[in-house]
Amino acid sequence: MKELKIKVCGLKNQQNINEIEDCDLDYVGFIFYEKSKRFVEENQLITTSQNFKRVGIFVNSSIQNICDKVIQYNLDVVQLHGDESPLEVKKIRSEILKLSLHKFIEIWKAISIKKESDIHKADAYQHIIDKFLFDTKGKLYGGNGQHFDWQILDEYSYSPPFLLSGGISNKDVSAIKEIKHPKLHGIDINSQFEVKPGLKNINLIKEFTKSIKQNEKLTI
Ligand SMILES: O=C(O)c1ccccc1N[C@@H]1O[C@H](COP(=O)(O)O)[C@@H](O)[C@H]1O
Repeated sequence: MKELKIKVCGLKNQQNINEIEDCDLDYVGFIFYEKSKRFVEENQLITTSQNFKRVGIFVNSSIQNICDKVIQYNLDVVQLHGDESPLEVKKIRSEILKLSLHKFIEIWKAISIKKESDIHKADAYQHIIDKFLFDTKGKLYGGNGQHFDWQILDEYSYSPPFLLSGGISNKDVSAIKEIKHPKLHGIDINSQFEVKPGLKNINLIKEFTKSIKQNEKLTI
């Protein structure tokens, strides 16, 4: 079984970002959506360790804003968490490619899940994105703090790998380990690891990464 990647989403405070440096993480996510409580203010300087891939989260944003943030924050991944159509996703990809950066920028599409058929919304994006992120459909575009029925993941049969998100906490570790889907790439954590929106509880994150990753290393 390959090692599950872990992404912490919604960081916005540099001191808090410095504190997560020694957590066993793979991705850190910054939210560029003004209506989020975790919104990264304009021109906020954010530095992270080279070990983490940097993910920018966008909700129905302009292509210009996405390209600006890719450059300004040296993003590795663009996560589209709104109602972006396949056509818009293609345009975003093409404009990012025009930036001629020295690295490939992945595009992830978030899909909101409530019922079984929602997983098939992935169909229209499967050939134009690099990964999916399955989140719970709720009142907000993201950060609702709720699970969906993970059995729905059994219906996923497309080729891109996916991340699982939506209200995940330390209580979910054993249930996560029960998921045997070959396309499960990683776990995205957010509101259940916070002191307040945008401020992460480092000890809770360490507990999570340790329990997800250490046991895996022992079983390889
Ligand atoms: O967290 C937010 O405020 C947010 C706002 C708009 C789009 C995405 C957002 N966060 C994403 O939502 C998932 C699930 O969060 P939670 O665990 O339910 O709190 C999170 O991992 C982010 O990718």
